[in-house]
Amino acid sequence: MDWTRGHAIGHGSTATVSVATSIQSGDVFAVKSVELSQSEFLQREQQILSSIASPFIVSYKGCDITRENNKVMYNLFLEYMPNGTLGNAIHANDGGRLDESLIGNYTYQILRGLDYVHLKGLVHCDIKSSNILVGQNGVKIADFGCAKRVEQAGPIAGTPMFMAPEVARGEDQGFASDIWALGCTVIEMVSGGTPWHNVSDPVSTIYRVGYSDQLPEFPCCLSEEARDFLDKCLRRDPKERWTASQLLKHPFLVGDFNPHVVKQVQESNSSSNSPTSILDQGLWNSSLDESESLENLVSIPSSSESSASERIRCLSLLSGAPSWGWDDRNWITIRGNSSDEGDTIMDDIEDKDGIVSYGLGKQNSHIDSKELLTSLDSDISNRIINDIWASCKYRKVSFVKPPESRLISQS
Ligand SMILES: Nc1ncnc2c1ncn2[C@@H]1O[C@H](COP(=O)(O)OP(=O)(O)OP(=O)(O)O)[C@@H](O)[C@H]1O
Repeated sequence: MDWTRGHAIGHGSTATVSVATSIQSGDVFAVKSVELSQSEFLQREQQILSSIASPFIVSYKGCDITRENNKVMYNLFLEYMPNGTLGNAIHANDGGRLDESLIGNYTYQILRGLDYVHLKGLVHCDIKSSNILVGQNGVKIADFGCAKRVEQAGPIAGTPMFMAPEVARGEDQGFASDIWALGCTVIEMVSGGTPWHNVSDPVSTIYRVGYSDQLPEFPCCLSEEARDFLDKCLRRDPKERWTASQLLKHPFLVGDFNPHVVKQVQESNSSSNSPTSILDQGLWNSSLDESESLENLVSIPSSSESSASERIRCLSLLSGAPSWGWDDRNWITIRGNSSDEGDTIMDDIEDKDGIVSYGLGKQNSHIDSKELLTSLDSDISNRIINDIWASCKYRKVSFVKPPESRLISQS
């Protein structure tokens, strides 16, 4: 197919998404592109998307390779979703909360997509509001860059805030993990906030999700039905969680045509800052982060083909801003001198000799690899690094040694 690339409409950690137009038909679609040499994730997404088709999943329209500005690009063609992400819709809404019947309707549509994907033997692995796109008739699941076959072993993937406990512990990532993430997404829609409070960074999130006995806080303003729905999604034991097909019968969901809900979807979309047409170029462009441009991505070897130290060295080369969504003032001690910093989150290792403090940072962070590698003797720190590595899809984090004044206590 001959096509022309329009303006960029979104940046992810792995690719840039632009509007595109078919020269023959004039049809508008979205194109997700990355340099061919860094297209492993996108090609994996292409393989998965090309094998599925559902009205509740952003549809696949083909792929090709182009040469643009002396770069060889891999392009994945997708159905164009004009109204931005569900995350945009939540935050554009007054107070960040959506009406419960609208949430019931969106949740129904996401579940229909998840039920379909699970029946195909696939796990999405990264359900969250920013991976749900809003169209004229509701929402669809997007971004299958982390998806895998359920039986496929491999590193954990996804976003720490939305990870199920078994995923955070690196044990398993199956259908039930998507259901947990769906519960977290419902909390996002209800509260306008994140599922876990008082966690300032990915490491403490992974630790709390995986190794505490806590659940995300259920927002207070929920109906009994919504509370019960969340209870069925957010069980720490994955075997106790309801499946997508069980949940589809839950009374919280609004699945049938409902004029009240349709009106709200339209109002929500029109009040959202998300573009409502491809002509809203200025709006999209203003949200783009130059530091996340393709040029700033560094190709990093996978865990199977490199040592931890090599992968960390590559992480240290990252110059793009990792998109954790946390303020970079929120440093965390993942290991520390037990004497003066209070309890660190890693009680098990804080007494070990020769351990220095590290934090996680954004933008132009660097790693003092010698110090970090000294600390790699510990199985636990290795495990954390591997977990972070995997959860970051290899690109979103770098380690730094924070200035003393920026260390925070986790007690
Ligand atoms: N089909 C589409 N139609 C319209 N906009 C889209 C489409 N696909 C993606 N986008 C926009 O591009 C952004 C990035 O897309 P996507 O999440 O698929 O990229 P990614 O690199 O896989 O991101 P992530 O960092 O979540 O891994 C989305 O948040 C959304 O704003």
